[in-house]
Amino acid sequence: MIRYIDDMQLTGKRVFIRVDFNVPLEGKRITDDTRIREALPTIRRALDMGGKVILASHLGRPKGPDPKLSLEPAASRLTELLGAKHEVILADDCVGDGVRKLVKDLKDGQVLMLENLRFHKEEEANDETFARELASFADVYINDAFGTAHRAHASTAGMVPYVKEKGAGLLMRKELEYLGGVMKNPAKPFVAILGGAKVSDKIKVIESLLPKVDALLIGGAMAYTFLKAQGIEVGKSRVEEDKLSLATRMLEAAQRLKTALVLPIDHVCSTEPTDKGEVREVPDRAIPADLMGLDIGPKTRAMFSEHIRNAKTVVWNGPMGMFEVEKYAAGTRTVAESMAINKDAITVVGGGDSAAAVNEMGLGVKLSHVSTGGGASLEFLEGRELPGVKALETKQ
Ligand SMILES: Nc1ncnc2c1ncn2[C@@H]1O[C@H](COP(=O)(O)OP(=O)(O)O)[C@@H](O)[C@H]1O
Ligand SMILES: O=C(OP(=O)(O)O)[C@H](O)COP(=O)(O)O
Ligand SMILES: [Mg+2]
Repeated sequence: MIRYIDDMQLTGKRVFIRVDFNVPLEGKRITDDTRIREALPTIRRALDMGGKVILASHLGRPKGPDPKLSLEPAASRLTELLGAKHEVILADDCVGDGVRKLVKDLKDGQVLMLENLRFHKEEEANDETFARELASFADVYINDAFGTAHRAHASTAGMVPYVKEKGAGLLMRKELEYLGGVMKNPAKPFVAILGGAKVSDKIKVIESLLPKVDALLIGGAMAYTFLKAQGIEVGKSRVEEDKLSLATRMLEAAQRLKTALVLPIDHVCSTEPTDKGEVREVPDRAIPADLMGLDIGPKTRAMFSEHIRNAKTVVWNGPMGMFEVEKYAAGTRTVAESMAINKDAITVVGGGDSAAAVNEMGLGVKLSHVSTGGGASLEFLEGRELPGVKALETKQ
């Protein structure tokens, strides 16, 4: 059983809320604040119930303290969203004596935001001493970081047993209820679309998705590992060399199951992954040696669109290209638009970056559900138990 924040007594208690404020940034500018806005109901609820709120999140994948990945922009945005009634204080670390003092001095109605958890390698290592220190700041632990629930880290799993009371936030509940419902009996044809950059993380979910879906469309950086595994030249495109044999196994499994595993047949390329490079359309599956694939090409867009328009359930994670640069956004836009116009289908998109893309295109409101989790929603949809959710289970 999982308790939820609205059933808990929080008055005067220190409420530690693990949020996922891993928002897309351009320098210090947040390009999409969906994850912050989606956590607001839980934060407001904790404040309204008289709790002293401590927020903790990671941002990016730093290898130690890195000012470019400070949570300062997120703290500023939260200050604006919460309004004048509440003060948001940003600590300069997430553990240590300074933080302990800030926690001790925290007043009702104030929010203390800890600095990026991943500035300490102990967070991802799920180090016990680090986990116990985080736990020592809290009377109540709430997890509202659905987007990070697939990670067994100190702040999502390790610290939980050391806090007196534990529960889930309102965003976590919304995500689990919605995504749980989608998978109960998905209407067919069921089409899944995978892309993005976190190839090694996400490639492993394909095995369990294949038997469930009618077609799996692969774009984004994920596609080139699959093309290369088929012996097709991919030039300078991003490839996860150590996943080539896994990709081959997936291609064989798809054949065995008679599930369509659809890969790009043309590409939009350049010599470099920035907005500076010249755009070169490549009309074939193979990519010349000096180029890298940065978006799916027009023939692939038409093919993917056709699959999506005929589907009754569509689940999508991962942009089709480097959509942050407009000249590589067409593939991602086509997928988003094809989902938006299919009114007969349940359409779900997940992921920090995918959600940013659909919201920037103004299409998020036209989909059935925009999830804050990419990797997390994929692992949940495949039926895997999420460590961040498991940690919240109580006996009765
Ligand atoms: N072909 C590509 N080459 C390089 N980067 C890509 C490519 N396709 C997609 N990306 C990048 O993938 C990133 C998002 O990946 P990911 O984090 O896995 O997705 P999500 O956050 O939606 O789960 C984006 O920043 C995008 O620029
Ligand atoms: O952005 C996230 O996932 P996503 O890119 O799959 O949406 C989460 O914050 C998890 O981050 P991580 O993949 O660095 O552990
Ligand atoms: Mg992402």
